[in-house]
Amino acid sequence: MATHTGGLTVTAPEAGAAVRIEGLVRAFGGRRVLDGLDLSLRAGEFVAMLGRSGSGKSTVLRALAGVDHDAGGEGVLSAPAHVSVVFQDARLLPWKRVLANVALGLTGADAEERARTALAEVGLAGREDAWPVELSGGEQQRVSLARSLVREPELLLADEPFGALDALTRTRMHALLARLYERHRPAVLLVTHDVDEAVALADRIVVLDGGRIAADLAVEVPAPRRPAGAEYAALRERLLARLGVDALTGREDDGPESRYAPHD
Ligand SMILES: Nc1ncnc2c1ncn2[C@@H]1O[C@H](COP(=O)(O)OP(=O)(O)OP(=O)(O)O)[C@@H](O)[C@H]1O
Repeated sequence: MATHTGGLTVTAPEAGAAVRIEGLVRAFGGRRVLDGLDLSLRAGEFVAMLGRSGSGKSTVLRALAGVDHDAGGEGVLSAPAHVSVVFQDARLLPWKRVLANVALGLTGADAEERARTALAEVGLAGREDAWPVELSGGEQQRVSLARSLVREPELLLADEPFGALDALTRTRMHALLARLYERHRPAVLLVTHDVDEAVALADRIVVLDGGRIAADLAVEVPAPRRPAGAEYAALRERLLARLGVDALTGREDDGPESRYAPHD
């Protein structure tokens, strides 16, 4: 990571840790979207981040990906050297075949073999020579996951990776991500709007509001975490309440914008 504004200390994480953020500040046009944010992830921990639209979730991911050099503050920002990012759209290069997309930038004599293995892991063996345009949205997202995981990241940042998929495909992708996570064990920070997706996949769920982590809850719902049972319902209700959404009506309260303290 290169220069950051202010007195932010950018370091590598300590042993056993994947992410350490303390006092992170990010302002746009004088408005502090992140206002002294603290967040830590242990190595191999799966954390989902919920928060309303505009609360700054993608801004946190950009700071961790090392692409936002204007993130600042007086605290600490630690992320591992090997970080992969998956977005809502697969962002494949349309002029390269599927295998070449996964192998892109890999070095070593076994690069192509590793890319093939990764494609097989996401259920796309046999589609190596297809063009991205020939794949469905879900398949493209599988390629995107393969491209991320073949790099064996210590941290996987996922920004609503399944948000554009239909419900059935999304459920299948949850199972796939859970399997890949078990096998590769990166730390994962998954941004989602979907409370059920967060509960299904994560060990811990944090809620971003007012520029900080407003709630930090361990998921202690027994597997398989289907939307049934008292523990599931209780956790879901707590999360929706933190998001300012009425669990029964789906109605939102006045919104976090009204709770932002203006900063100059
Ligand atoms: N480059 C930028 N310039 C100006 N404002 C920005 C920029 N990037 C983000 N913002 C603002 O910061 C706020 C947080 O944006 P961010 O994309 O992090 O929110 P989010 O929680 O990921 O939202 P969503 O859930 O809708 O994707 C928004 O109000 C957004 O308009």
